[in-house]
Amino acid sequence: MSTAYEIRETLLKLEGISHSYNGRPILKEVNAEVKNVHIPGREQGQIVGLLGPSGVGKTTLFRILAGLMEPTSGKVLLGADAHPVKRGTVGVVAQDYPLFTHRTVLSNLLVATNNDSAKALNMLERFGMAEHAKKYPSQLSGGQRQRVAIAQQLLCSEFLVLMDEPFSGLDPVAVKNVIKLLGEAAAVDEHKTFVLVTHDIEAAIETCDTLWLLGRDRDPAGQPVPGARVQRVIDLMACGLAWRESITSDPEYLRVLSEIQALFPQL
Ligand SMILES: Nc1ncnc2c1ncn2[C@@H]1O[C@H](COP(=O)(O)OP(=O)(O)OP(=O)(O)O)[C@@H](O)[C@H]1O
Repeated sequence: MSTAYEIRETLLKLEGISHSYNGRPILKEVNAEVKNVHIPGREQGQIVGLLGPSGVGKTTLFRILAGLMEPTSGKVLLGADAHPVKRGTVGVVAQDYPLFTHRTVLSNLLVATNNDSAKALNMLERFGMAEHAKKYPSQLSGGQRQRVAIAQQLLCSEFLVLMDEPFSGLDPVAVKNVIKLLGEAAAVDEHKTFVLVTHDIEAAIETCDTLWLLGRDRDPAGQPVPGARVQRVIDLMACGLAWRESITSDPEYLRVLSEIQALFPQL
């Protein structure tokens, strides 16, 4: 049975974002938005997957979303009051899960909460890491470090947590663990949105609620026109593929997967 949900206010809006490097257009009028999805009786943040071929401009858009780079034009707006994104207010989970090596797990989270130990301990509990609170990052497994890094960025971000290639270089079991972990992380707060940049279409369908396919327009001769935009939004909630485990044998999953695989060469 599919989960009933209600779509509420806008949490993240990409408004006409264009970016050029040395006059060369990379992004052209990127428009997209994420709305608060309310599921009665539970917290459910949104997970958006940003997919697109190599070199299309995903990292460029990621840096703009993080407030690390000003676009040539356009805006990233956060929250119901639509305030512009500011560097330092967005959580960024980099591929190597950087943590302060000379601080314990708990101390890494305290930095993110301005020393609010109740908040930090609560997050460690939620992420099943309370028993490791006194360890140093070098004493953790890769998966445990990733948990702490996500918890830390959730605590210090306002609305948005960005993740760069969370599935890359992992074996299939580890990919399944990350999918599960992201599901748990998104269930912490319905006002938090995760945006994942990934090349892994299958893991993205399993993890995300919405997919944004970034690609270029084509001229009449079928050649790509410089400057990518969101060509297609795939609503996995409406497809009945969100908030469920083991969807990979569902015919709808296979249909969406083959649709994206067919679209990809044209992006
Ligand atoms: N600082 C820069 N100066 C000039 N050009 C750049 C700069 N950064 C990226 N580019 C160019 O912009 C385009 C988009 O790069 P970007 O890294 O955003 O793509 P991507 O989709 O993340 O690629 P990949 O999937 O391979 O990581 C590429 O052609 C790249 O060469």
